[in-house]
Amino acid sequence: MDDNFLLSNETAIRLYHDFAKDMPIIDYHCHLSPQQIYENTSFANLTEAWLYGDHYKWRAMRANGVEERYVTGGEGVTDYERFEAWAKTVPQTIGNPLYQWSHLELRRYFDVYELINEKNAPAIWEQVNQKLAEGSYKARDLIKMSGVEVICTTDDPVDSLEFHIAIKQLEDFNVQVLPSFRPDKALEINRAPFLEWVGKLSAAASRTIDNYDALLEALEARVKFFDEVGCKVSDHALDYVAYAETTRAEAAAIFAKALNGETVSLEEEKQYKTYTLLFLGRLYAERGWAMQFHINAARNNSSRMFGKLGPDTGFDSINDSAVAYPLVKLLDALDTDDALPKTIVYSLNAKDNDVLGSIIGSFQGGGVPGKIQLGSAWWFNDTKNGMLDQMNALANLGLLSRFVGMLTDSRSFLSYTRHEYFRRLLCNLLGEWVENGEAPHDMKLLGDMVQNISYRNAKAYFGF
Ligand SMILES: O=C(O)[C@@H](O)[C@H](O)[C@H](O)C(=O)CO
Repeated sequence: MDDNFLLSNETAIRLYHDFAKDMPIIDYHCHLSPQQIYENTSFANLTEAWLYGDHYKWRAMRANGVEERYVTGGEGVTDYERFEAWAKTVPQTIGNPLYQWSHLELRRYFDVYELINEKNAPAIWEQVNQKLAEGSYKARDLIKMSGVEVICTTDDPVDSLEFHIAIKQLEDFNVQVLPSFRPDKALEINRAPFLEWVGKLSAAASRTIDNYDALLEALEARVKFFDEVGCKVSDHALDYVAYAETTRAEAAAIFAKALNGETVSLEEEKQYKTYTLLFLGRLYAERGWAMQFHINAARNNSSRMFGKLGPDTGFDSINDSAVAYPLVKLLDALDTDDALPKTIVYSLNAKDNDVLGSIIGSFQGGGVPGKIQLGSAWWFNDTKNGMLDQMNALANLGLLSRFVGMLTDSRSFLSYTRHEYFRRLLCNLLGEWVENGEAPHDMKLLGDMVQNISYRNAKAYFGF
């Protein structure tokens, strides 16, 4: 992992070092806490910075046979013991990007070059904790030293956005930290917290929600509020893509059943989701927001561990639902009304790359370059193969040059090295094409393409 890590030819080396490396970062989808950013959280040790929320590492530790109490913490377990358990696991992760990301993070942030393993664990722990104790590695320091220009967090419509508003007032921090409107709980009518969440929405929107019209009015009020705070992106977890022809009256009747505590069938769920999502899509289009669909995740597979640890704790997987028909119908319904917003479709299942890469070509237009995007490799695809598969699918079926590039999708302040990892792979891909005669050896043309994908496309597309 030297300066030319992942760069296998001279063109790639030049493209990365002369064009990609120093471009600012726009991280348009992540799960960082705006509160931790505002409060400028400090990390007492490497376990707090690395293991307090990163379920990628937790999964690897479990697969390596580490007892849960050393993975997510437990009675009497010290932070050093958790770090040591991770250090013992890292040598077993060769082939998984965690191996490279972990070493990159130590090098780029803490200038620590030891291999992570049981033998070096004490020295690494001491070196990093000494730096953390200096007080210049707090949350906002790590963001600034990473060259980040924009962060879009992931936020529930009922959130007060108090910390996003407060961050704008900070004088020593000119990074944009913007909310993303993530209304999954408004759509998941069959999930247990639905009615409780409707109550929270009612309070946040200062409206009584006793029918479907009131629900939609409340959602629109929250879209307006998010927009006022600078939101430019919405986000939907579509674990399966629902589409069912539905009238407003039908959706209203289904919502009324849920309000009355009656069972809503799967077909009714699809109808409710369809109408509500299309209603929201029109609002996004009106406000020039981008709409993200994160498709085909299977979440919280272990009921036992979901009960203990809750969601986003490493017990998810790739789903394999059919996406083409329902997704085309959703996009077409909005497009027919000239109400299709800028849209980014991600699937967690790489089998969908070509399907989505071809679908997006059916709805481009409006004078917006790359209006409909094939989303970057995401979650389990956030790997060398996953990133290359996504970029090749987009290049083969659409315009890689108009791609809005990488995101961290992370809960860790040290994850910005994922942008470096991506940029290296991008430069190497273009370099290989040049070496094979598939692309011209025109460093201005290719350099512009690299900088556009790394930064400029996202800045223009989202309007940051
Ligand atoms: O946005 C999502 O649904 C996922 O990114 C989810 O939050 C997951 O836990 C994750 O962080 C994957 O990187």
